[in-house]
Amino acid sequence: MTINADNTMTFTSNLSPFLTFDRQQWAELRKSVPLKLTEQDLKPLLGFNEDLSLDEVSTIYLPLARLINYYIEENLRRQAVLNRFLGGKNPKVPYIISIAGSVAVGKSTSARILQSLLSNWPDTRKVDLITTDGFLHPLNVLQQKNLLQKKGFPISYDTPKLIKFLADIKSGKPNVQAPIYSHLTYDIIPDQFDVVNQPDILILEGLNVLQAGNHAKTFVSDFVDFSIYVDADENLLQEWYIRRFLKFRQSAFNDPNSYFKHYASLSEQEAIAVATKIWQTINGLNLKQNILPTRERANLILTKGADHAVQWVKLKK
Ligand SMILES: Nc1ncnc2c1ncn2[C@@H]1O[C@H](COP(=O)(O)OP(=O)(O)O)[C@@H](O)[C@H]1O
Ligand SMILES: CC(C)(COP(=O)(O)O)[C@@H](O)C(=O)NCCC(=O)O
Repeated sequence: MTINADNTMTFTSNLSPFLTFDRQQWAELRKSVPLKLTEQDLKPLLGFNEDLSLDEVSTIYLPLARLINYYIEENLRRQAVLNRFLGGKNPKVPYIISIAGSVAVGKSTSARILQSLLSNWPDTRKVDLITTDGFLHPLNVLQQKNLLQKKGFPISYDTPKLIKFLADIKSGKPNVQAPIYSHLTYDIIPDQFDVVNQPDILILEGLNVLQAGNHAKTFVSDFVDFSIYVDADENLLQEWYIRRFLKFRQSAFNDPNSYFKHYASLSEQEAIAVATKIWQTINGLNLKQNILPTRERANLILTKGADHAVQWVKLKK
């Protein structure tokens, strides 16, 4: 695809199901329609991640929010048609966006940026965010089934529970409960839930939201309106995983309730060795065996380079 001087686009045909944009071309798609948001509006967004840059938000995530807003408008029109057809009996149904990708690629960060942008622009909207880790089997079940080393693999999730959760939301049910996972205790928190009460948009973030294996009849993607895969080279992912592990060593692992409290006393070199081992035996393996093979199912792929800057955006035609 080429963006011409007069802002029109010329598309060249090839067999890929994706349109590919480099960073600059993608950024142009923000400029072509001026947005109301100013730098001042964007600054509070950076509060939840000190490493995130304003440039990244405006270059990558503003055009993306603009695109998703168009898709949502279209979806609302379709819902209105269905309502007319059904005699006005269809309840309000949230628009569901999924975000997939490896451990440590930046799914949570991307999800929170989109939540913030879509909540405030073009109008105030209710945007809920749920992570799929709440649908992991509890620690004792993983231990019983000998799945501790497979945490994050599709087999470690209660997928029927996740499907039921999404089916309830797409049926317009109010107050749908999502279980909560604690990274501190490494387990599901008993009797505690997030409640999804008919938001305008639900963002569902997790490693396996694009899975379509194991002969099931219904997949997470059957309930998702727009899916995003956040991608990066495995060497970068391993580096980001280790860096985050070292940060946790200084903070969360020091908590006496932490499942990993024994890691707090490791030297930096020992901690790097432990994180590298977890990467190689669990998260990197899961990436190669299960997550990466789902990438091309997404509607949009964000490919990051060093420093988390998105280099390429691929949008399904
Ligand atoms: N856009 C970004 N800019 C800078 N740092 C980022 C960005 N996205 C993620 N990170 C950093 O990368 C690490 C992993 O991000 P996170 O969102 O927790 O990943 P995930 O949810 O995929 O495991 C964190 O330390 C986070 O601060
Ligand atoms: C909790 C996770 C499985 C991610 O779950 P998700 O929200 O993506 O479903 C993952 O972050 C994790 O903890 N993996 C286990 C290996 C490790 O400790 O890094």
